[in-house]
Amino acid sequence: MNNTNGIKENGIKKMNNPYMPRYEDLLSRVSNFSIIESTLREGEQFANAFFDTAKKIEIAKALDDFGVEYIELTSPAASDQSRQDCAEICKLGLKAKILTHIRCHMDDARIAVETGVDGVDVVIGTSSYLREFSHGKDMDYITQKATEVINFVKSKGIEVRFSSEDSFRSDLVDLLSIYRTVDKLGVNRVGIADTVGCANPRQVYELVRTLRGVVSCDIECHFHNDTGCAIANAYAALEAGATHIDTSVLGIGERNGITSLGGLCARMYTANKDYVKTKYKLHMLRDLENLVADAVSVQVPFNNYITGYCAFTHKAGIHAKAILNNPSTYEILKPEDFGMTRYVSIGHRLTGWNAVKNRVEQLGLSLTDDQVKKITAKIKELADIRPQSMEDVDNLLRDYHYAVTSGDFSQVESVLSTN
Ligand SMILES: CC(=O)SCCNC(=O)CCNC(=O)[C@H](O)C(C)(C)COP(=O)(O)OP(=O)(O)OC[C@H]1O[C@@H](n2cnc3c(N)ncnc32)[C@H](O)[C@@H]1OP(=O)(O)O
Ligand SMILES: O=C(O)CCC(=O)C(=O)O
Ligand SMILES: [Mg+2]
Repeated sequence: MNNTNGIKENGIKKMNNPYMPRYEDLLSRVSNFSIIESTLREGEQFANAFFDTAKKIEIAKALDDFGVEYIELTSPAASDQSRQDCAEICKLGLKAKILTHIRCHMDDARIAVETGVDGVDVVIGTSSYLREFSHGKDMDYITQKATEVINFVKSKGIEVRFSSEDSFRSDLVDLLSIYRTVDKLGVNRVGIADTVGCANPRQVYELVRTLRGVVSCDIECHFHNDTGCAIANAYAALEAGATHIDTSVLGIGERNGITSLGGLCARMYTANKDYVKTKYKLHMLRDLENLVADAVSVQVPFNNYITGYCAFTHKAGIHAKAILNNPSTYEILKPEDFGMTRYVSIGHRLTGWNAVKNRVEQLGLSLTDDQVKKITAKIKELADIRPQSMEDVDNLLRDYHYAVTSGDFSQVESVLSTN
């Protein structure tokens, strides 16, 4: 809804560009999507990942509790334990649908359908790279094999998705032709995969939009993050009409991974806060990320979306003043919606008197604005030498307050003097 100065509810100004679809149409497209959470498939392809059965179950339950619609598991053809784990997770009775991910091969399909999964994600490379250097098959063979595998999985009464690996380096005619064929066979979804992370949001929009005009089934998208576009590409895909996005916790996967669950939540929350808050238990994100970070022996990155240790820390004086007046001035995500807290940092030389005044009030001290300005100058002077901890600043504020209330001018001078 527009308010009087044309700013939308979330504060983002919407401009109507005659060459772009209407903002309302794009918003309605991004307001109906499902997450295919692949920490237990793509995430297992992360260099550090080894999940034993108990850890897989713990992660699957946490993802289910968080509210993802699908959980994708490693191919049961990978190893005997992978197959057993898959069957075990299927028996948990989770709300999320359980999928497994296989090559476009009858051997894998036969094993997959016996595990008890709700659906099978079938993939085969269609780019010349993969056709030449991976499986070595041409499009006729791929079409014939895909038909056989899809018909077989469908005959078991479970979901089936067909995806082309390396879609953005594949021939468009080949792609549309195979997708049209599998759509007619009755797949639940077709998938587009940016396997090498080469695509940009404009290319994604164009490909998904074209595909949307060709198939009537759902469209799933999978984006690698080699060039930093995984979240933006996921968003562009949804704007273009995709319905399902693959994620993993912290974005773990092959190489530097894929669209992260937290990053996608941040992006989608910004587009449609109420929808995302209703669908997912956002306050669980931090525990979920810590669980996975611990399992794969990494730290949550300092600049992680939402849960990075400084994601809601405000430092510069200009920011701090405005944040204290109205957090939305410099925050597009509300920390409390994610179980996080805001922090205003003041022990440094970029601080300002408004932020210091706020701390003075928090400490229950009483100083005039003029006095706060003087002690702010002192903080800056000290912080020019080294950053000040909160404890350093609090001690200084208390000493100064004590001095000014004592009425002893020399004591005040001593606190403010340069040592
Ligand atoms: C982009 C992605 O992330 S796709 C998902 C990746 N996931 C996995 O690889 C799951 C884990 N993988 C594994 O455990 C093993 O690779 C297995 C069990 C799948 C296959 O193992 P192996 O039989 O030893 O084959 P290997 O891994 O050396 O090579 C892959 C084989 O699959 C073929 N292949 C590759 N992709 C596909 C595909 N999408 N559909 C059908 N066949 C394929 C290759 O041609 C090769 O066949 P070959 O044995 O005739 O040479
Ligand atoms: O099955 C898919 O859609 C994606 C497979 C994959 O992990 C990739 O292509 O990077
Ligand atoms: Mg991948």
